[in-house]
Amino acid sequence: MSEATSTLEGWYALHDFRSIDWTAWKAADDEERAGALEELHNFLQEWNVLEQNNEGSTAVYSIVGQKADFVFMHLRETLEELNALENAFNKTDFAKYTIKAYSYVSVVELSNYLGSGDGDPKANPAVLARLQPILPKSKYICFYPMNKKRDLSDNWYMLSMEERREMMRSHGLIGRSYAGKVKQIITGSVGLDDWEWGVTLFSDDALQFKKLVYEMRFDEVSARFGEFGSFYVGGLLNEQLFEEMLKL
Ligand code: VOV
Repeated sequence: MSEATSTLEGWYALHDFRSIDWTAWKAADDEERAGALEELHNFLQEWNVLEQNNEGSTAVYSIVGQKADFVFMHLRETLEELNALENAFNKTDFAKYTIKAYSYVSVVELSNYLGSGDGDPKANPAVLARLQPILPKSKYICFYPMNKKRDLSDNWYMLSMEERREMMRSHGLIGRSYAGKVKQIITGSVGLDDWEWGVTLFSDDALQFKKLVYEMRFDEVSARFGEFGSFYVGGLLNEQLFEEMLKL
């Protein structure tokens, strides 16, 4: 048996993709729409306060294309908190005008491929900041789930630790060349959702997603072992932009 990679886990993640039910939104009267917007406003405020207190983080983005209209990406300490917040949101009047499009449950993950240093890694503030990250509020987001292959000839999980480490080193080098341009948050989802990882990228230039993902396609770990799900891409929504999007 190959040696399993040890991982560190941080905050749990819920990517909650929704579409707007435009027919219902347009059929509502002004008072109903104002009430729904007020509830949305209250939730956005609550999530802001929570983030300021370092108890979690939320990012809100519109989604381009027909897969969804927007996404709430939530990070919280526990699965229970994520569950409670989605239930609370589902009970709002605003949620009545949304249709669930897709969701993804995972947990922020760091692996020890490139060394984990001495002592308790969670006592290291830099490691803790990566495990419990405040989500960037970059202009654009890109999310997709992925697996590493388990085919007979290309089985990531049958490779030795050394072989995997070597490939991850090359992966990390490509990634590092995008420092300052793309920020990645890797969330593990083995046993939690349908794929093995969620990849969430943030950038102020959407073209950098294409450049980075394309370059990685030629790197062995992605070229040989990567399997990818659907891509979701969109732009940052603050309260004002959200209201503009909903304006009739
Ligand atoms: C923005 C750039 C960027 C950078 C700097 C970066 C670096 C690193 C490092 C140093 C490490 C290993 C240690 C750790 O930190 O966990 C990883 C780990 C990982 N990555 Fe990565 N990655 C990036 C970006 C980046 C992208 C764009 C993708 C998607 C791949 C693609 O082809 O579409 C990805 C995937 C992953 C995954 C699935 C893992 C976990 C693999 C496992 O088997 O456990 N990643 N990644």
